[in-house]
Amino acid sequence: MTNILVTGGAGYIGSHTCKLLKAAGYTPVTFDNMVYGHDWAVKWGPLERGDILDRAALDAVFDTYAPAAVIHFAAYTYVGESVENPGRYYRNNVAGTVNLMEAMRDHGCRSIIFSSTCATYGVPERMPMTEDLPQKPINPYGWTKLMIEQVLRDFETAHGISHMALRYFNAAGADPDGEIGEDHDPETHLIPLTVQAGLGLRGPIRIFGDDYPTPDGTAVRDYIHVTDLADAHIRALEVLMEGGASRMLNLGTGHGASVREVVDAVGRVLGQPVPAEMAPRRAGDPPMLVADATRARNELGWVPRHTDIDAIVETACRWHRAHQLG
Ligand SMILES: NC(=O)c1ccc[n+]([C@@H]2O[C@H](COP(=O)([O-])OP(=O)(O)OC[C@H]3O[C@@H](n4cnc5c(N)ncnc54)[C@H](O)[C@@H]3O)[C@@H](O)[C@H]2O)c1
Ligand SMILES: O=c1ccn([C@@H]2O[C@H](COP(=O)(O)OP(=O)(O)O[C@H]3O[C@H](CO)[C@H](O)[C@H](O)[C@H]3O)[C@@H](O)[C@H]2O)c(=O)[nH]1
Repeated sequence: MTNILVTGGAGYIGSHTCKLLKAAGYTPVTFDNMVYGHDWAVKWGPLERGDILDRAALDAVFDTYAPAAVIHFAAYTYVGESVENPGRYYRNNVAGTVNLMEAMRDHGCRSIIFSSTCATYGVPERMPMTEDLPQKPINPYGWTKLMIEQVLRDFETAHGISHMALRYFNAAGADPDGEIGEDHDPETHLIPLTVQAGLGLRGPIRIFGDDYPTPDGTAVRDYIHVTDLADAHIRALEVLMEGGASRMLNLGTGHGASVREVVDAVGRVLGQPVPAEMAPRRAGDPPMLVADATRARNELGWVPRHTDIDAIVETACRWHRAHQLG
């Protein structure tokens, strides 16, 4: 079977992608420093503990597995922390990726799928958001991802490594079979925090701001199911490995849900209202981020299947019930 190197494969989106890689006939080789990853999430291929900043560890994994391509999830992802400690983010995300790409160059690996983000756009000028909007990040986390997009272009020019930079909107939900799910520590994301509040695992969910210029005053995001994201990665991988051109693609549903709508959806799924309280805006949060993912649909033949917020939230609730109460 063809080996695919999955950096960050023990994390949330990486582990869901490993499951689909295996189902598609590949062997996902997870390379993760386990700072935020989980052993239990690595079920569909070998786990190699290592850091993308460690060139010798990368060389060893390329020598052992000769991967046909790399799917690169490994990164630090806390926006707030990136403002307070930017060095940790530029070193890990940017320098780590340069290290990884030099290892790819030296081992003849010519395809990479990269986790980019809607955070590279900053506060967008238009909605829904197409790929050609100006990219003006408003925090160091977003800057690291934008810099990496440039690194990808330069490595293609110099070394012929082709890429797909997938700009995810808000990853959400859990494996519909309940085998894996989202378990960040600390958790900052709205859906898991709301589910935990609804299950009595923490206090009321704090709604950050109700004075945004949106229909109900709370911020709007495009929640894309993690299995739909994983599916896009398999498609992007196959397009690249068949010689397709490098691309930067948005991945979202094209539908926005407000914070209040998410809290209400969790209440409906759990069968009781979630305790919630108002709180000030969180610094650096744009009012609205909704994808125009037409390009991904056309280029990858990708159609997100979980578009209803209740259906997305249901998979998350099921996972948290089983994983955190069970
Ligand atoms: N979750 C989202 O909504 C979202 C949105 C846009 C983009 N992204 C991007 O998608 C990717 C995956 O996000 P996630 O939510 O699954 O995060 P995650 O923290 O669950 O997974 C990241 C994994 O990378 C590993 N890692 C970090 N630094 C590493 C290093 N130096 N060497 C080896 N392993 C390392 C961590 O241990 C972790 O297992 C990230 O690159 C993130 O920036 C996520
Ligand atoms: O306790 C909470 C947590 C979040 N929110 C709100 O819920 C929305 C979604 O917040 P998340 O933290 O779940 O997600 P973000 O939109 O901030 O972040 C996501 O998208 C970013 C791009 O903007 C990055 O890519 C990041 O990695 C990814 O998690 C925001 O309006 C936020 O203010 C609350 O009201 N209360």
